Amino acid sequence: MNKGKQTVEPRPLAVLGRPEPNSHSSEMHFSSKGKELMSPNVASNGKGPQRVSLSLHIKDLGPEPCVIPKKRVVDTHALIIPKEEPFTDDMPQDEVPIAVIHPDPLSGKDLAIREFSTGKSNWQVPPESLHADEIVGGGASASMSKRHTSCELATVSNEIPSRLEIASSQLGEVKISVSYNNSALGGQKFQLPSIDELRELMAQRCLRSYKLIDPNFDVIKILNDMCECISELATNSSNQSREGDVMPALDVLKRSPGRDALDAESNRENGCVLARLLNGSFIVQPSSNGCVDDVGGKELVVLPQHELTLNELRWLHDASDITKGEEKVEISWVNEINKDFPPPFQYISENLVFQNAHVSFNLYGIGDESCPTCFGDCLLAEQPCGCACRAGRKFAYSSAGVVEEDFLGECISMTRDPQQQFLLYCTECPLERSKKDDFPEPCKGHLKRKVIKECWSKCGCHKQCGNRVVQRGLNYKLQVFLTPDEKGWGLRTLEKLPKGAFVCEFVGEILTISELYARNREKHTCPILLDAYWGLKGGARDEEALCLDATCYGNVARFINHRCFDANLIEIPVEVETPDLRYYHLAFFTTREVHALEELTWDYGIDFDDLDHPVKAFRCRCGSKFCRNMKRSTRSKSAIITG
Ligand SMILES: C[S@@+](CC[C@H](N)C(=O)[O-])C[C@H]1O[C@@H](n2cnc3c(N)ncnc32)[C@H](O)[C@@H]1O
Repeated sequence: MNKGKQTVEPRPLAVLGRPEPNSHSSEMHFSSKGKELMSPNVASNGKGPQRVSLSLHIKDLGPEPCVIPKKRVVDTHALIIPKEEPFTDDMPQDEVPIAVIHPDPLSGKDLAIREFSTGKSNWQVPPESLHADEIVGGGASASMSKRHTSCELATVSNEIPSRLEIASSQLGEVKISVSYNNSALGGQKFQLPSIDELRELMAQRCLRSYKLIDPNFDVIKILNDMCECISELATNSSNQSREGDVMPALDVLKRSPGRDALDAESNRENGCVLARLLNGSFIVQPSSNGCVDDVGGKELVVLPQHELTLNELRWLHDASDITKGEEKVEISWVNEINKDFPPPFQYISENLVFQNAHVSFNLYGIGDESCPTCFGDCLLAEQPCGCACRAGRKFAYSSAGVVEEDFLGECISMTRDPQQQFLLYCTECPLERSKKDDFPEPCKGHLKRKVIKECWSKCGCHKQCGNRVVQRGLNYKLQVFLTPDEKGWGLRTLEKLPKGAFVCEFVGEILTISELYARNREKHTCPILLDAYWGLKGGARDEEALCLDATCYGNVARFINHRCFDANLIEIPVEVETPDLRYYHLAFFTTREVHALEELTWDYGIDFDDLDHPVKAFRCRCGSKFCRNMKRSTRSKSAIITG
């Protein structure tokens, strides 16, 4: 027992402080299968250096299987069942402290472990490196594995105002106790608060610090979670759970009612609610006004109780914004159908060179003579600026920020109308060369395209110039969702989009075609060719024949599904920083007005019947009456190679 500490008779916590007549503070109970809650403890109210201790004592009922209680915490207000024996810091002989945490009075953030309670010589000293956050993560078990090593006595400094002790016994008891050092607290009269007061203050702190806005948020749930984590870590099940691809450090993030409630509500704060449907599926639902109050009678709780993979944890974490802040707008994801998570990939908002692609952004490339004509908003000038001149002496964008009707019409008909389609042929096609290096087959042709040339850093105009649309990034509220018609995940808009609106560009890794083929041999890819110039220049050297692969690194466009012929998006090459079309941006614009919640689609230009084509066709479920699935198409335009 720590010196200088006096104990007082234990009382139910509820009678401490100032209980209110109708307050629900008389008892609190941790619902915990296989665990029985034991006594609260109140220690010391003496003079001089003294400590007051509140303890939560959880007793494991003997050798019951190590079942982690998964049921939700009942909203009862009983914290602890008083035990007959007073609980003091005098631990039984076989009890071992896991750790003692002293809140850092300065930072209030990281709780460094400075000292371990060693009131009895049988208390083991955990490793010094153990960090507070490890107590509920992998570190706790690390310390526990050393529980039968050395013993050490330590005195508790009078400077430390409070400390948290977590200890376990070989019998499976886990004891959490909070002690206060009255002298370090300034010697003020120490009067224990009521449970309701404590809950309220803690809730306020959590709401402030962690930005939780769940009206049902309850500190007791968090404590209960912590107890569950400790028992989980202290049993074999915790070891198993750290195997596989569950991230050990995030073990505590495994599904639990408290955690789920937190997730749900932090998502709510971001305009999303994580809710479980009655059929066991879940939904991350954004609201049109950024705040969801009604989730349609769906239960606001948990995901499946299985161990979450790293990918699943990430998706849960980024449920309200899969871009992780990379874009100007947040993009949520939703699954209203089953429990699946989207596939793993790293979100990037700009193309990145994988390895060999020759892509150099240089100021030299864009001629000086054209730039002086760009200033302010080029669209307002009487004469088209030099950039517009490079692309047909007309601006592609209207002052409303959408693609001009004529320009868009031409792009659409060049893509869709066989009469308007114009194929350019390479003398030596990089595609064919990658297929058969020795005797490549003749080029099958690449669709001629209209190109948009945007103003850029070398131009004198404003970033908000009307001829800079794609480079300013996403504007509309989009959402990734699991499609109901077996196309996998798709992308939809949450708001009405005007015709000709820029939706997003296709972002991924910039690969050479031979890198793509090498990659294709190992895994399925999700690429699109940047072949707009290949036929124009007779061919392209390998390091110049490029494509974008969004399989591992990509943006929202990787979720856009294919629709034959009448898709609501069209892809248009956009030149920003490179003037020679070897590398360009591929941007998606709406072909018509698109309603809120409509799925966004584009025509991959896939030839479902060309067995020789690198495109791995899928069974098309686009639903278009023009679906050309399994019908021979002679077109060969930039194609997505599918997984
Ligand atoms: C670029 S990804 C689109 C996102 C994909 N649905 C997902 O779940 O990640 C292309 C893949 O989506 C599926 N897909 C796209 N359009 C489809 C369609 N019209 N019918 C069936 N599957 C489609 C195919 O499996 C294709 O290989």
